[in-house]
Amino acid sequence: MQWIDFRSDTVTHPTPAMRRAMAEAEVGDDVYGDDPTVLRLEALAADKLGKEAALLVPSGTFGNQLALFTHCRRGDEVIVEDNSHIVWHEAGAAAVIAGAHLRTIEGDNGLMAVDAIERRIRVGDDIHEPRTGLICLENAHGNGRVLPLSAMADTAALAREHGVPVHLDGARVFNAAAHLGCDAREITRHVDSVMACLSKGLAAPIGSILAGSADFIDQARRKRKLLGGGLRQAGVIAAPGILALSEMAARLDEDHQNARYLAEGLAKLPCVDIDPADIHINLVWFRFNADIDAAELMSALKQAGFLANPPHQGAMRLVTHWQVGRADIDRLLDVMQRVLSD
Ligand SMILES: Cc1ncc(COP(=O)(O)O)c(CN[C@H](C(=O)O)[C@H](C)O)c1O
Repeated sequence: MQWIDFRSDTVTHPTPAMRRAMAEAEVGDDVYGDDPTVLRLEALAADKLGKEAALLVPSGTFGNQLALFTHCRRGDEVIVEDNSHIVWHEAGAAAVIAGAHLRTIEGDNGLMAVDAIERRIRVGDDIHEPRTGLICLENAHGNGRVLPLSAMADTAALAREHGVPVHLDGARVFNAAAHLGCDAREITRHVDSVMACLSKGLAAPIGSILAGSADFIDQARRKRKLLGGGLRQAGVIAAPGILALSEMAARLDEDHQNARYLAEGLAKLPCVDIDPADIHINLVWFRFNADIDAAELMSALKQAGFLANPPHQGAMRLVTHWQVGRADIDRLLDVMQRVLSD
């Protein structure tokens, strides 16, 4: 069965050009620092993200947790938004790897108020208190919205005032840049380190990038090895990563337009609450405003050849990517119309 997969942009398959690049990749041993394709990817990524250096890591979670592990001392506090991926979907890794405590703030659509951050930054050296080791932002946010550059600038200024580094979970930073109509460096200039995924909308089969200062990446490379993340002939996964950055980032707007098209269709369906204007990137969140038969809906979608994650507490997410087109969206909407009208 050739599924049309709306579950996530993590499901993207490598493009034919990526598969060819994988097969032809020049390789070396990346632990010895001599895989030429990894070196090319890391240099390209550092440039695209406006940082001195970059490091290829196996996943976005690995990149985020390596950032915490590198920035923080054990027992440090990390200020992070309550609905972020680091809080919800990284298996409690902060406590295990970095030994850091997550100090969460309920954001407004993912945005932490600067005064709320300031109230939580530990000042002085009271023996009762932990140290604030890091502030984490997520842009684009998993709720599908993009944080304004002004908010990032305000958070950066506060962090600088207190000497606290800022990490960006930029799994979809290129989606955020496409939505804002700016270069990704306009976003990353406000943070000390950034994790960017190659394996989501950019369609590489595996891998993310952690970027920051040369000194920070040197430390992160050692800690990556400590975690068993030293890669060998990783040129075979760096090659598609190069195409992800050099070619696929430029087409993300197409996914966003498809997402807006999907949202406009959803808005016409019975018992669906969504405002298409809220759709910033390729993540389409919506709510059901009546009891629906979720099992019937998921079964009908599957029978029609669609994969989607089921509704949770009345909310559902559908995600567009390079393997989802307008005709697929029209067919999905037809199935949903039929089921929701019964
Ligand atoms: C903002 C953000 N930061 C980090 C990650 C982790 O990336 P991976 O560890 O899956 O490569 C994700 C993945 N998000 C996945 C998805 O959206 O389907 C799931 C929830 O893990 C993410 O959305």
